[in-house]
Amino acid sequence: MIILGLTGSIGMGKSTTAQMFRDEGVPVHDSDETVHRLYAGKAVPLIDAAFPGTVVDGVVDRTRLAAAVLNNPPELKRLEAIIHPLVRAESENFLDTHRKAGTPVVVLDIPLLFETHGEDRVHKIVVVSASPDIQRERVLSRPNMTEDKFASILAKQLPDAEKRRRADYVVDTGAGLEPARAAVQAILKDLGKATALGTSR
Ligand SMILES: CC(C)(COP(=O)(O)OP(=O)(O)OC[C@H]1O[C@@H](n2cnc3c(N)ncnc32)[C@H](O)[C@@H]1O)[C@@H](O)C(=O)NCCC(=O)NCCS
Ligand SMILES: Nc1ncnc2c1ncn2[C@@H]1O[C@H](COP(=O)(O)OP(=O)(O)OP(=O)(O)O)[C@@H](O)[C@H]1O
Repeated sequence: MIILGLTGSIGMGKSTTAQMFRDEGVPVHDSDETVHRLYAGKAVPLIDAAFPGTVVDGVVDRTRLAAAVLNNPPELKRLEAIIHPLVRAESENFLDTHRKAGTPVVVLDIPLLFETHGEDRVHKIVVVSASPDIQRERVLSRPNMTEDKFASILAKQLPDAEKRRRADYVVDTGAGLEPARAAVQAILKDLGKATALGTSR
């Protein structure tokens, strides 16, 4: 089974590109979505104990949690130490299920793939990218997003240029949906060739 790591900085188009892999029949495990699910389930008592006041009506309030951690590196580290192992365990389950099912290619959508040294968990890395202007416009148009929050998240991420340098494939999401879809299809075609040559681990 070929494990593709899909990553990219905030607002670069990971979720949109992940959906394009799904459209091609490739199962995707989404780390952000897993975090959000954990915040309504398994992680609630842990977050409630570690960050009092961030759980509202039995669910983690992400705006409150962001306010507690985003400008406070030790607090963010503490949060990551709780959340990342839970996300990791869920993604390992996903991989086991697909190995057993004989699925040929899967995608792990991991925003912090490089930052958490996840390179060794995947065979090939796809980086989604767009110009800084497009990224900024996309991110600032989201509800609950501010200049400060954007700057704070960006500062915690490996720069886009470095991500591109380390990528096996880059999907440019700045030119529209169809070119990005064509790039996804080209990657899968290329991987098909790699498998035929026996180069997958
Ligand atoms: C800080 C939180 C509460 C903000 O929630 P919010 O709903 O506003 O944003 P969301 O979760 O959709 O994340 C949006 C984007 O922010 C970036 N981001 C999120 N967490 C981090 C982080 N720890 N370091 C750097 N960038 C991050 C990613 O690009 C992500 O795609 C939330 O992101 C969180 O709990 N982060 C800690 C867990 C984590 O590290 N998640 C990242 C992937 S496992
Ligand atoms: N190929 C594309 N062409 C045009 N617009 C795109 C493309 N890819 C993504 N977008 C747009 O960019 C915005 C951000 O995309 P998306 O939510 O997929 O980013 P993301 O990388 O998952 O973000 P985050 O890291 O913050 O979770 C969305 O409004 C989406 O419609």
